[in-house]
Amino acid sequence: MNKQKIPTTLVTGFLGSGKTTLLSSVLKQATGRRVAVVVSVPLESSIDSEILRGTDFDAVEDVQRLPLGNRIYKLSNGNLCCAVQHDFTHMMKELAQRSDDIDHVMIETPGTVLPISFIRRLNSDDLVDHFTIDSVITVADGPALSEGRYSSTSGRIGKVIDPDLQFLYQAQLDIADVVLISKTDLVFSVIRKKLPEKLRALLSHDPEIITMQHGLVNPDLLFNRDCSSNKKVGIDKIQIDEDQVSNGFDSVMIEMGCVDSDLLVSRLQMLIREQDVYRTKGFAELPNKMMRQVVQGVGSRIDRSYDRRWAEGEVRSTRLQIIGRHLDAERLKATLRVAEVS
Ligand SMILES: Nc1nc2c(ncn2[C@@H]2O[C@H](COP(=O)(O)OP(=O)(O)OP(=O)(O)O)[C@@H](O)[C@H]2O)c(=O)[nH]1
Repeated sequence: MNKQKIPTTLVTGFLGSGKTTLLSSVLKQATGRRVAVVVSVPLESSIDSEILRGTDFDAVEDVQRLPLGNRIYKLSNGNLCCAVQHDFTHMMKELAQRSDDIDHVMIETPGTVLPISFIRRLNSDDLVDHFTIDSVITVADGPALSEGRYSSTSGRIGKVIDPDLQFLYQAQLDIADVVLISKTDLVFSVIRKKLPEKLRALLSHDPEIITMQHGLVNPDLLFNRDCSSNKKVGIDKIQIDEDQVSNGFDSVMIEMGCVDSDLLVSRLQMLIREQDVYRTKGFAELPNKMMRQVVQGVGSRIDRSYDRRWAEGEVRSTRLQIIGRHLDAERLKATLRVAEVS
């Protein structure tokens, strides 16, 4: 029976650490395994799964854009991409029915939670005969780590500004079988070499540590780790009410029409200085542009790129999700609306 279980990797890590970028990179590659990537998206927003699909489905030729069943998309290289909201168990059961087409499952868990509830559900009677936990991979933001912080806007370790955040960050590390240090291209090479050592200083256990850029990592290092027995130790160590941590975050969805991109970014920067904004992500509709702009903010760093043309008949709009603590939603909306063009 055990042989038929699909090995499953949980990918965790703080907001904006680089989880989706890692999974995008896995989806693009022909790794010799057919990987199903499951993205857990919040009820109010499909932005994460749209970013994943927008980039990767265009990068792979002859993609089958049609969803197969419940929000499952298939790429021509055999990999699958699935978006799941509240119906995680249902989605996993659907994947179990396709077990002949899947060698490995990777689940991206939200940056504001610990993956413990996902582990529990994978170990529940509904799923335990179909999936086995191969490993928990934690993605840690390299530039933040290099500066002794746990995310781009959060407090310094040792000089704790927000204990809940530090607790979440530390627990995400404590549960890791493997830690991937991301964005090392943004760190000077002499500091880059010291990142694993800096990370080890925060850990009381001994996970494998790997550095990566743009989500690129040797896939053989990600699969077939079979850490399920170690994992139980990690979970027991963590005494945390994960809902309480997760509920401490605000998520504000903002919908607007066409915007001036530079003005939008300068308004976002203003808000990031004023409020505890950790993460901004979404799409912008720009005047006279056939392409959709992706807006990605981690702390005060905001990146913009184009992912695809607006589809014929698609309703164009600007949609942003802003995640942080103690957010003033009305102020966010009013400030960003200034960037709208008529
Ligand atoms: N320069 C650089 N940017 C990166 C790298 N990895 C990720 N990014 C950028 O960092 C931002 C956040 O990356 P994501 O992969 O979306 O992070 P995430 O952990 O999935 O974010 P959440 O799901 O919101 O928690 C995006 O703008 C990425 O393009 C990297 O290696 N180098």
